[in-house]
Formats: sequence, structure tokens, C-alpha cells
Amino acid sequence: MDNLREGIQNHIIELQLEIDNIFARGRNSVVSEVTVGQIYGGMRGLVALACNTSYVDPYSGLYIGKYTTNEFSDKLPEEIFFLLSTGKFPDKESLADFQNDLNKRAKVPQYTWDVLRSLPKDTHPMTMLSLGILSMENESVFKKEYQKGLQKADYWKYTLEDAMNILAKLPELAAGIYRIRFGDGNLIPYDSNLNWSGNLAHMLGVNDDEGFADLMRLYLVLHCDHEGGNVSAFTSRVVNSALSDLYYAVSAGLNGLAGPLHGLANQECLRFILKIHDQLGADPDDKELKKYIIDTLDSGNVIPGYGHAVLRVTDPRFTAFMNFGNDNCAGNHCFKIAKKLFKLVPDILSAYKGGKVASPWPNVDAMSGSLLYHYGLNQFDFYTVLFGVSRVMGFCAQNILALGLGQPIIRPKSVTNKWVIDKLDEN
Ligand SMILES: CC(=O)SCCNC(=O)CCNC(=O)[C@H](O)C(C)(C)COP(=O)(O)OP(=O)(O)OC[C@H]1O[C@@H](n2cnc3c(N)ncnc32)[C@H](O)[C@@H]1OP(=O)(O)O
Ligand SMILES: O=C([O-])CC(=O)C(=O)O
Repeated sequence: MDNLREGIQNHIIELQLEIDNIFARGRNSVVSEVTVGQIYGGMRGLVALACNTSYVDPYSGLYIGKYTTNEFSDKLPEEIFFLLSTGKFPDKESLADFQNDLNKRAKVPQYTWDVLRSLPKDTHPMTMLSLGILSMENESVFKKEYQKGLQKADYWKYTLEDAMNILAKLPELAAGIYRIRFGDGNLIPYDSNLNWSGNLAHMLGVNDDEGFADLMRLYLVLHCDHEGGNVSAFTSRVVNSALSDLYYAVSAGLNGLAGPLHGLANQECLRFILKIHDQLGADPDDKELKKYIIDTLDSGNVIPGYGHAVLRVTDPRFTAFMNFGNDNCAGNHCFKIAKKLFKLVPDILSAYKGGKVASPWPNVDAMSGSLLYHYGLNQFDFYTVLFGVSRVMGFCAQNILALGLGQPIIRPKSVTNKWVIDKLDEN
């Protein structure tokens, strides 16, 4: 992975130069302000973080570097990790070198399997993923080097070592979780002739179809990162900013991803679609489906897969999944219901709560489950694990770059109601 390390080193130098220039132009310039509503409202819309792996434009969606979602969606996840962490796609040689390195590090230690097999049978797969990563914390190269006395400028190098070890093991770990939790418990061996996503598809043992392997590739690409403020990436960065190593930081980020308002929404979407199928049949008419959606809202539930804290249009990742579905699973009943929901939900949500829903459009989670279901991956409790495997690329890249740029511990100031009242009195 020499080329990857060198690429990151160069990227850190470029980014640092940009930051030096930014600081020279106005380190104390005010570029964002905070309202009382934002202090009490999850800081949404507040610009208070720098993250150079990716950027989310409310109207055109996710960019990695200068590339739009459409422009990177045909790549391999390995190429995407390179892009996230170096700002560039790898050439052929760098890609092969990176993939060889992943191959060498892919084996999950026996003690991790022992931990996972000792859990209650109904443990959620996200708990298993988070715990699986955390169980390996003792292997952190960063931690060992830090204890010996590490220069700040070298933090990122050992964090990269940890990132490689974690990323390499994710396909085996995730597939093993699936087989322990939903299969016969026998693990399918890793195949070093396959790439990262190909191995995951293979080791799940669900489907040998090439379409499934391609869906896995697309899935692992589209979920990789979503700038710095989303719950899981931000959590991971906050934890790592205390110099807790990447095993702690990745596990923490995954715990945030496991919430239904964030990554878990993708399992909730399929649950929602299957319920519609059970109650209204495979081809519900618009009137019935509309009533079902409104009843769901009136009973105090969210429509999973719709709405977003940043996006204000249909998520281009949703569109990429829908295009895949149109080409590969057009006849599938879940896919058809997901498409009908897309036709009806935005108008209903727009009118709901007097127009209070900031974005009535589908996000990445609204379509992916029906595609996985089509290929026989119907244990939807597992879906967020796939999301997690992909999103760990973003956690790793964000943390490596932040450490490379010498970013300090994250510690925003909180205030009491009294402080806010006093401030309002002053104005
Ligand atoms: C990978 C991802 O994390 S993508 C997001 C995945 N999550 C989901 O799909 C779950 C459904 N969606 C939601 O809950 C929200 O849209 C979120 C969490 C994604 C964004 O939340 P916010 O930024 O607070 O959205 P917003 O400002 O539009 O919320 C305003 C109101 O609309 C409601 N709202 C937003 N989206 C929805 C929805 N899909 N269904 C019903 N109500 C919704 C909110 O609950 C909130 O109601 P409240 O004021 O009574 O609490
Ligand atoms: O950006 C967010 O808040 C949610 C997220 O991670 C995504 O959409 O992938």
C-alpha cells in the first residue's frame, strides 16, 4: 500500500497548504452564525466542521472530490477508498497493490468469532458488527505506537495501518455475522481471487448470480461517506479526536449508524414494504396505498427512506439504485412497491404537518432493500451491516485526514437555558 500511503501524504500536504492560505486570509473571519433554533435543533444547517473526503450539496447530492454520484457509481469500493483518502482515483498498479494488501490482512481472529458465537441468538447484527470490531481493539497498531511515544505528525500513518486491518477484515466479518446469525453457522472461506465486494457477495453464500455481486459493489460504493456531520461519521470523528484508536472510533460510529433515523432506516424500509405487501397485496392501487401512508403518519410514525437533514431533492444514490432495479429486478414485487411509494410519498409528505417536512424526497435507504430482497438476501435485520461495511471507508478516511492535518480534540461549547435567556436579554 505504498502508493496509497504516498497518495495520502501528498493529499495532506495539499490540504494543509489550502488551510494555511485560508487562515492567512482570515482565521477570525465569521463565515457562519448560529441561531437559537439551531442550538436546540440538533445543529442542523450549522456550518461548524471541515471535512475534505466528501461534500453533500442539498440540490445535487454527494460529491467525492470533484466527482458526482453518477460519475463514481460504476467504480469499485477499493477505488472509492482511494479517492476518499487521497483525493484521486488509483492507477491500475496502485489499485492492485492496495487489493493485495487487503488480501493479506483479511483474516478475522478466532477470538472474535468466539465472542460473536457466545452472544444470544437474537442479537442484532449491528451489535455483532460493532462488537466484532471492538473485540479486535487490542490489535491497534496506533495504540501500541502511541504508548511507545509517537510524534503527532505520525498519528495518521499508524491510523492508516489500523484502517487497513479493519477494512480488510470487514467482508469476512460481515459475512460471518450473516452466517452465524441467519445461516447454519458455517463460514464460507475467503477467496483471494475476488475483490473486496466480490468476496463479501461470495462469503454471504446467498446468491452466486453476477447481478448480486454487482449489486454488492454498487451498494458498498454508494454508502461510503456523506461528509462529516452525519451521526455516524461525526461520532467516529469525535471519538477519534480524543486519540481513541480507530477500533473504538469505528465501533462508536457504527453504533450511531444503528439508529432508525440514520442507517437502520434501510431495514425499516423493507419492513415497511413487506407490511404493505402483506396488507394490500403485491399491486396495491394508488388510493389504498395513499391511505396506508397517511395512516402511518397519523399513527405517529415516520415514512422510512424519506426526508433528509441536508438533501432537498431526490437522493442521487436512490436514483442509482432505482436505475439498477429497472435494469435487473423490474418484475420484483418489492421493487414495484418501492417505486409506487416514490410516486406517492413526496406529495403526501409535502402537505404533511403544514409543510414542516424539510425534504419530502427519498434518501439512499428507500430503494436498496428491495434490490437485496430480489437476490434472496431477505433477512432485513442484516441490511445495516452492509451499510456499515461501506461507511467504515468514510470513517477511516475522515479520521486519517483529520489526524494528518493535526486537527485537535472536538469539544463544542454547550450552554444552559439561562445563558440563552441572558443572551436574548442583551440583544
Ligand atoms: C442514511 C441516512 O441516514 S438517510 C436518513 C434515513 N432516515 C430515514 O429515512 C427516517 C425517516 N426520515 C426522518 O426521520 C427525517 O427525515 C430525518 C431524520 C432523516 C431528518 O430529520 P430532520 O432533519 O429533523 O427533518 P425535518 O427538519 O424535515 O423534520 C421536520 C419534521 O418532519 C418530520 N419528518 C421528516 N421526515 C419525515 C418522514 N420521512 N416521515 C414523517 N415525518 C418526517 C420530522 O419528524 C419532524 O417532525 P417534528 O417536528 O414533529 O419532530
Ligand atoms: O447525511 C446524513 O445525515 C445521513 C447520511 O449519512 C446519508 O444520507 O448517507
